[in-house]
Amino acid sequence: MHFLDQAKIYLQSGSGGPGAVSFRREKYIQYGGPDGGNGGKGGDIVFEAVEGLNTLIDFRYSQHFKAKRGGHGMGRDRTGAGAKDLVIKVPVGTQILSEDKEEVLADFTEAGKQVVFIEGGMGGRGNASYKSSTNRAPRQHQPGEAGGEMWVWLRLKLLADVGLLGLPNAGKSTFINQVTNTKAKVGAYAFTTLVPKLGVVRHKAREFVLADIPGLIEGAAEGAGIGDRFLGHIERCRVLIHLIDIAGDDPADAFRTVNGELEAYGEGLLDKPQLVVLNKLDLADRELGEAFSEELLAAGAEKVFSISGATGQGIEELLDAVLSYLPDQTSTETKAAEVEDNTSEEADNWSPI
Ligand SMILES: Nc1nc2c(ncn2[C@@H]2O[C@H](COP(=O)(O)OP(=O)(O)OP(=O)(O)O)[C@@H](O)[C@H]2O)c(=O)[nH]1
Ligand SMILES: [Mg+2]
Repeated sequence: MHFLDQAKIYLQSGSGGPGAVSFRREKYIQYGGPDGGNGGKGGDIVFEAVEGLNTLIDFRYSQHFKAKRGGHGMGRDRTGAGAKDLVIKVPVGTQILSEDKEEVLADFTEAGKQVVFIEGGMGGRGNASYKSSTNRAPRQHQPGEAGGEMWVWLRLKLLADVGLLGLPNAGKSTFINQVTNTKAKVGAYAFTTLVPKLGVVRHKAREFVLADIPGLIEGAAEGAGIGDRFLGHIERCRVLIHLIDIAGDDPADAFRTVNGELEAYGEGLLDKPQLVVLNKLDLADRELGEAFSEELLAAGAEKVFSISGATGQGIEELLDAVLSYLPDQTSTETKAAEVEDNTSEEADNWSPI
């Protein structure tokens, strides 16, 4: 599946149809009155959030959305046909932003939600509507009202229950592969993961959606590495799992770096429950693990879990803890079954716009 999490599109609602100028013409009636009908209403631009979409990629290929204009008014007092609304389907989790990205104009967190975003223009009045006691044969009529138009940005923030965090190479993708049936790319180099990936975890008859995001480095909140853009994807997670490489340079330092980025990014990321996890336990002996745990506790971690994403050691206990933070009926808007289908490799030709 190709992944794209922002797209700029042009929207235009339909203009109203023009009103008609017409007079009644029938046998034996010499001066029939005006009977030009009004124009029909132009189509609205409507957005609808749908399940089963996890990307905005379709909007890369199709960027202009114009609803049809209303029909002409007609003789014999017939109103022009109203144009059909143009319904644009977006993934759940999509926000619509103003062209300058300063303002959130609509936010779709629930499947099925529909918003009439730009109304179509009203139809123009036909000459029949101008008839009065002083003007029995009006020729006035109106053109239809113009539709509205604007450029907007669509931005997708994935809706996952749990987000995975950590420096590059901490083992996030290995972990998601171990606990879900996702096949995220794993590599012994930084930034193996370029786009977020979702997977469904099934544990003790419960289900939740886990998001793997690209590794964070110092300055990520300002755009370093692949930047702050992906931090947005964990804004809506209930719990964060923070993976730290036990064989990395300095676990406590790694912990502080990542949390520093969460703090710099803001949006409450630092306030979310965070499960701190020493990963790659298979590479270290027990004493080293314990020493690092102590350091992490001293650096502010509430509790430290130790696991090996590669062998699966310690994962049960971690998942138990995750469940304790989730509501009984995990109420994610991302439907588990839909995410599960999405196991194909990441797009190689993905590029930010
Ligand atoms: N021994 C051992 N190696 C691991 C473990 N987890 C991950 N690795 C290795 O660590 C390297 C990085 O793993 P990834 O899962 O790609 O790490 P990541 O955090 O997703 O990295 P980025 O996507 O670059 O941020 C790979 O070579 C993995 O094989 C583990 O539990 N034990
Ligand atoms: Mg990765």
